[in-house]
Amino acid sequence: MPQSREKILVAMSGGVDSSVAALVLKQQGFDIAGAYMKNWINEDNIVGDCPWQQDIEDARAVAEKIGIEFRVVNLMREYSERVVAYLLDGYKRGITPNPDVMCNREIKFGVFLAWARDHGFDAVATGHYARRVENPGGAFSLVEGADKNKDQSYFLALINQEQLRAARFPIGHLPKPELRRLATEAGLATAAKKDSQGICFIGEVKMQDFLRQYVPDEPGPIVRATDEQVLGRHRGLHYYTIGQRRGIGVPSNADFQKYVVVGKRAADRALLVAFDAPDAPGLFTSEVRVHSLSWVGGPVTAPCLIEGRVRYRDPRVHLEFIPDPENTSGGSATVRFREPQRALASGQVLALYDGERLLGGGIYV
Ligand SMILES: Nc1ncnc2c1ncn2[C@@H]1O[C@H](COP(=O)(O)OP(=O)(O)OP(=O)(O)O)[C@@H](O)[C@H]1O
Repeated sequence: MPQSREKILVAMSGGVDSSVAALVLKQQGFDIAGAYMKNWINEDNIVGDCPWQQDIEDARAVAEKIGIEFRVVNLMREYSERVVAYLLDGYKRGITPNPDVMCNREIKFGVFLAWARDHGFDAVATGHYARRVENPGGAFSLVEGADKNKDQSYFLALINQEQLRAARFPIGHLPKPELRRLATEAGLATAAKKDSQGICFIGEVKMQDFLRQYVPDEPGPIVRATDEQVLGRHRGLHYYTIGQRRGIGVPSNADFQKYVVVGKRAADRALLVAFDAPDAPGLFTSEVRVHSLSWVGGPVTAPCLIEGRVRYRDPRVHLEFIPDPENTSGGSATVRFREPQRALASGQVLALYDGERLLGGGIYV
């Protein structure tokens, strides 16, 4: 029997994962309701297709089928202040922000959780592939999802202990095919819906189309990093990220070697490119600085050998973590990778692990 009918609000996106999250909790006997967060709508003439109306209908249909109450919670203002502003500010500064990670910290387990508490709920559940495990001392660990192909612990890298305490991940132990089977058996409208892609508020809108509307073009030269030869012009550094190969706009050479972005130079707004090879200057790094460190449990305060995931879907890699003195939450560290890592973009997130257990994360300088 669940602890005295704990009240849980399920964040229902209209996708199959959060639909099954609600189904599982209901079957386990919890007192639950579902809520769709309205973060963004097409009012600002964002180009592209925003499927949010369909998503709300799908989430509502699933809630009805399961027999739970369903609400739409309007968080557009908070989202705009905490995620969109961060996103646009980052791109304007030439870095590559990570709105999905920020959305989890600031919105789902930030304002949405606060809304849930104000309305009498004890916890918020999502359809993330991650597991929450209680330790003997009463603190909680965040562990990778059982389906390694789907694991989303990376996106939770900036969650703290208090947020984790109030979080539930009811599908974290399920393999995706099993989850789809449960959805089909229960006759949920979302059982065969394809997995969503991209950033939670932009929907299907491409990042470039989005940026075009909000960040003014600032053209500059495209420069070959190896010999400073100017190869062409670009419309703005914010359209590019280190490691990018597609859409650079300069043709390959006669040997069909492709160019890759290896850096950005603020002084003359140069986009630095090189042929995509392990020795391309600036493409691979074995040492990086991270800031704004955040810890799920206690902070790592002494140099140690741990693991990290340098981007979503990459395997964990071995690294030496060397915290600055007096390192606590918000601190900085130097990270030395055992093997050089490709294309680490300023503003992106390094998730830190002890095996499957997420320790926390930091942001590349
Ligand atoms: N607009 C939203 N309203 C309510 N919950 C949301 C919303 N967007 C995302 N979530 C929650 O965050 C979780 C992870 O979001 P993500 O966008 O990665 O979706 P997903 O992994 O494709 O899951 P789903 O199949 O449930 O959409 C979702 O499972 C859901 O619980």
